[in-house]
Amino acid sequence: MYDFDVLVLGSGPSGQKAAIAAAKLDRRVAIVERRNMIGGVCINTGTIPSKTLREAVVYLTGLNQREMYGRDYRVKDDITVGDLSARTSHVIGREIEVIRSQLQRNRVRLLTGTGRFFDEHTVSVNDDGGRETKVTAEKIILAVGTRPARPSTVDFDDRTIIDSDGIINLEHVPNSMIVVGAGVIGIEYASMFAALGTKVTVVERRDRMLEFCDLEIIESLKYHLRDLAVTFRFGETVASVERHPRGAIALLESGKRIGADTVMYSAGRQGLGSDLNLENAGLEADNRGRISVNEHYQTTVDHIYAVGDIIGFPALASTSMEQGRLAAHHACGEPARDMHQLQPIGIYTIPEISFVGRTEDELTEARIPFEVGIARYRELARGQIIGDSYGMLKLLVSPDDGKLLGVHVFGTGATELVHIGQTVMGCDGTVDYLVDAVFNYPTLAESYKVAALDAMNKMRHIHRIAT
Ligand SMILES: Cc1cc2nc3c(=O)[nH]c(=O)nc-3n(C[C@H](O)[C@H](O)[C@H](O)COP(=O)(O)OP(=O)(O)OC[C@H]3O[C@@H](n4cnc5c(N)ncnc54)[C@H](O)[C@@H]3O)c2cc1C
Ligand SMILES: NC(=O)c1ccc[n+]([C@@H]2O[C@H](COP(=O)([O-])OP(=O)(O)OC[C@H]3O[C@@H](n4cnc5c(N)ncnc54)[C@H](O)[C@@H]3O)[C@@H](O)[C@H]2O)c1
Repeated sequence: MYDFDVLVLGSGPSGQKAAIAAAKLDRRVAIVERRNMIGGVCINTGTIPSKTLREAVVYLTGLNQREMYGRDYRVKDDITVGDLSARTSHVIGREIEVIRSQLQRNRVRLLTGTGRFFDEHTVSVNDDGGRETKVTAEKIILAVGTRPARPSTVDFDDRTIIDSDGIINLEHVPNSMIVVGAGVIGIEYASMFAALGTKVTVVERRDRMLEFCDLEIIESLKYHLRDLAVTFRFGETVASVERHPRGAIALLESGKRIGADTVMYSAGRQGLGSDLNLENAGLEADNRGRISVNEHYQTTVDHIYAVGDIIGFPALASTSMEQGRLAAHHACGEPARDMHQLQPIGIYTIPEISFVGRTEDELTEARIPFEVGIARYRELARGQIIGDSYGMLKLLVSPDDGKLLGVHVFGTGATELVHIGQTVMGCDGTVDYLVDAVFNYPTLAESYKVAALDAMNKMRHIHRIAT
């Protein structure tokens, strides 16, 4: 008899949902988590702090109100780290309470410490005080996530040279900052600091950023960031970063040296699989600390599952939660459907970006014809009311059957609005539904109807010419 039916390592989004799903199926469940990390990277250092910080930045800088009240409008003149962190700590604290209470009321035992394999059914849990407890389980779900990658050529000190974990501990808003890596983390923070008035330089190895997004939208984002004094250096690789008494210097492979008060290194993350003594369970991680799984999230050892960032792409809180639930159902022999293919992406830059489905480039490459329907916020009454003149929604529509192939949104509310398109696509709806639907007025959701009519008009025009 094992101590638990299901043992989960890690209490981030994937671990939480795995544990609760198994508990709902009446299994005896425990989660192992390190002290002060309940909720994982998501709650403590990643998604939630960064999104709360963004909200505070947008509010305090008055950025979204400047169209109405002028370029100098600010809610507060001297925005301090204290102003920003107060809100972040409050939200983190409340979220941790919510998670604790959910685990408790579902009778999930919380074992505090670091878990590592002793054998394939036994995990030893080491608490901070050096005590070790062995726990056995029939099924084990690994949900241990990632940490920021820290190359030895970068002289991190968590003050001048930081990674995304360190950003919430900054002592003051820097005058200048170098962001290494224009991935989602780099660009989200670059836009927040630029909005705060920091002079930001982004260095990215590739020739463009966020290449999985719509090109036109990324061009608009770059325009906005440049307007906030962001400098981009694409096609440049940071070879090393040196710390100096008055700041830091990034040395690029091209020989250039760039100086700034602070360097934020956001060039990828490392999985924590390598820290689990996997060999004791007959498992191994790849060189980025990740673990491979099959379509049911099983590792090569059938009763051991892995979910969330530790299994790699897409490495989002949104998808991780669903992977956790599905893995738990499989482990408990409960029938489950596969995860839906349509997964939205939300990028919380300022302004924000969101999309679902395919991009114009992907469709063109796959030789799938499409028509584009566009709605611009400045032509919507709600856009005028809120002072968003740059936002847009773009529908990619199949001229063959009117199905939506992709929805791309830029501007206020993008990450929420995208779900209307996702629902229409998920239910196999066509552009006709959006043309005929009545939306509340004045709303940003109305952009769906405007874009649908635009696509429809273009398709009709081609049809007229052709007949
Ligand atoms: C700055 C930033 C912003 C982000 N923004 C977004 C966003 O807006 N939207 C989005 O969807 N995603 C976002 N993400 C990604 C999201 O945070 C992750 O995809 C998500 O947290 C992954 O969840 P997880 O369950 O795999 O593990 P994590 O959240 O990484 O948690 C893993 C947990 O496992 C614990 N652990 C590790 N090893 C052990 C061990 N040996 N024993 C016990 N416990 C262990 C860790 O302490 C940690 O608490 C962001 C990430 C970052 C860094
Ligand atoms: N809104 C969201 O959904 C959200 C927000 C933040 C993070 N995340 C997730 O967190 C994960 C990690 O994000 P990330 O941005 O750290 O990683 P990433 O791997 O996506 O981006 C890292 C970038 O750094 C560049 N790079 C690497 N080494 C470099 C060097 N030496 N010099 C210059 N450029 C270099 C890479 O080319 C890449 O573009 C991702 O999976 C992301 O999806 C999601």
